[in-house]
Amino acid sequence: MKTPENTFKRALAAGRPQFGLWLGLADAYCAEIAAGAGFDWLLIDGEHAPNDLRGILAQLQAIAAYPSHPIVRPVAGDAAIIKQVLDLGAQTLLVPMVETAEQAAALVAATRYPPGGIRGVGSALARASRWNRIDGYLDEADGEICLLVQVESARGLDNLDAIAAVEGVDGVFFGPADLSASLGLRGQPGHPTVRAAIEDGIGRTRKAGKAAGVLATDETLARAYLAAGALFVGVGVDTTLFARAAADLAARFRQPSPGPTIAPATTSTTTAAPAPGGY
Ligand SMILES: O=C(O)C(=O)C[C@H](O)[C@@H](O)CO
Repeated sequence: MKTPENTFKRALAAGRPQFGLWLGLADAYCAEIAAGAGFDWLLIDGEHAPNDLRGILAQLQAIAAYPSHPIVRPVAGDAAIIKQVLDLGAQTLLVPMVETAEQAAALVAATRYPPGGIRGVGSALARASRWNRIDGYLDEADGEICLLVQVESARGLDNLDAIAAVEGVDGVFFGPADLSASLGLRGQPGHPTVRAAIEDGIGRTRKAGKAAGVLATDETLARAYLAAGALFVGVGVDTTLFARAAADLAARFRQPSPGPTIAPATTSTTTAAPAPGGY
């Protein structure tokens, strides 16, 4: 058995755009449904969704049978948490709230085995090595790790060039919700000022030779970021997709209240704007 190839890492290195879906339902059954939808990647969110290690493991196992590449977002860039998530078998990480090159360098070290890094060795217990069934896992693992860091604050933008230059950082993701809040535009991730900052960040990241990523649930905005050079773009979130579709369906059958007639829900064919309050 060989170390699985990180096809997502290779696609980014080849400059091939990759479209993804954010998974916040925190359920392997839902993750497998999403895995059959045709996305290049699926983001298992351990920062804002109720995902624990067992839940992340179950979703990795459910997705493994499909071409979609799983990306895991740990709650923070903590070396011990990263060790656990990598041992589960995640090969691509999206680490939130990165603001300095020093932080980024520490994250690289956390994803690498000694002597290049500090990742603890426990392959006999790790799904990542298939419990040592993979010959040479300890020598091959580092090369198949894809580290994506999130720049989502004014301070992170100030330090972006130094962050992107860190050896071992494969890509920079711009988090519109947190970045907008940091820029004094909380709840306005699609604000022109936020969009301009992200587009500038995408250009600087690509200039540094790294992949740029973003989340945009509005199709027009997602395509604008692609045109600006983004390579990994989240185009939807499972929770809001489900919440909105369920509410729209209910509205179509809900009996009108005795008050003024409610306008029938429109089944718009265009992409709905992000949910109120951003995403
Ligand atoms: O700041 C952001 O935007 C992100 O990092 C994505 C968000 O955490 C999340 O709202 C995705 O739905």
